[in-house]
Amino acid sequence: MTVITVSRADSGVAEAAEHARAMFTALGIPCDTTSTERTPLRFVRALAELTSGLRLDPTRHLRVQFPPESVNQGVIAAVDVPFVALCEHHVLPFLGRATVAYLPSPGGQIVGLSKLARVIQEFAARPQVQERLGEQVVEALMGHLAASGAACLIRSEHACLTMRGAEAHGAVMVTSHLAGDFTTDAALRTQVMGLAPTCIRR
Ligand SMILES: Nc1nc2c(ncn2[C@@H]2O[C@H](COP(=O)(O)OP(=O)(O)OP(=O)(O)O)[C@@H](O)[C@H]2O)c(=O)[nH]1
Ligand SMILES: [Zn+2]
Repeated sequence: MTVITVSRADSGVAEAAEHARAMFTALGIPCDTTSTERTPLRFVRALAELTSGLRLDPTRHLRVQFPPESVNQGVIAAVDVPFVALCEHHVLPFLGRATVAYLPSPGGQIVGLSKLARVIQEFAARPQVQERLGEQVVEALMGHLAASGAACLIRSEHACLTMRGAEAHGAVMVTSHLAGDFTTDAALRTQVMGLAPTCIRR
């Protein structure tokens, strides 16, 4: 019998690891060798890490706001932000890059650039679908910054599409979510779409 030593704080993880051990065993995946005896524990710890956003409110990063240098501040964007998410259908990873952009309202506030990256990375740290991820980021920017416009353009590779099933190696999913002035003003829309992750623009 394998004895796993964990702290009390880890007791939920230890219980999950025993279920994971049963699952691996039922599938004939070895977890009883020197190399693999801790694999069920590693597996559930990895899952807990990749879903840590379930226990966080990503919009808290948008609380500290300050006025822009110019009253006519244009589009602000973080381009090529890397993120890792878990597909909620297969619990397999999808990894990609995103553009997170907003247009401050006249007289409105802005946030530090890193917060745009933190918001998408934390929404991604949950079981997700790409469409919802983009929508949640845009809603957060519109709601918490009272922005005139917000956009989230995502390009990612879904392991469930590329490694198994359709085995569409190298295929990527591209989504765009726009709100506010980015949907009503053609010039702004063109501008923000031109800020798509560089891997989309090539
Ligand atoms: N729209 C969307 N679909 C996704 C995303 N991630 C995974 N999927 C798709 O979710 C679908 C789940 O389909 P099901 O038919 O229930 O699952 P499945 O039998 O494993 O499907 P296959 O992948 O075709 O083998 C698949 O087509 C996946 O490619 C996502 O972020 N957005
Ligand atoms: Zn999937």
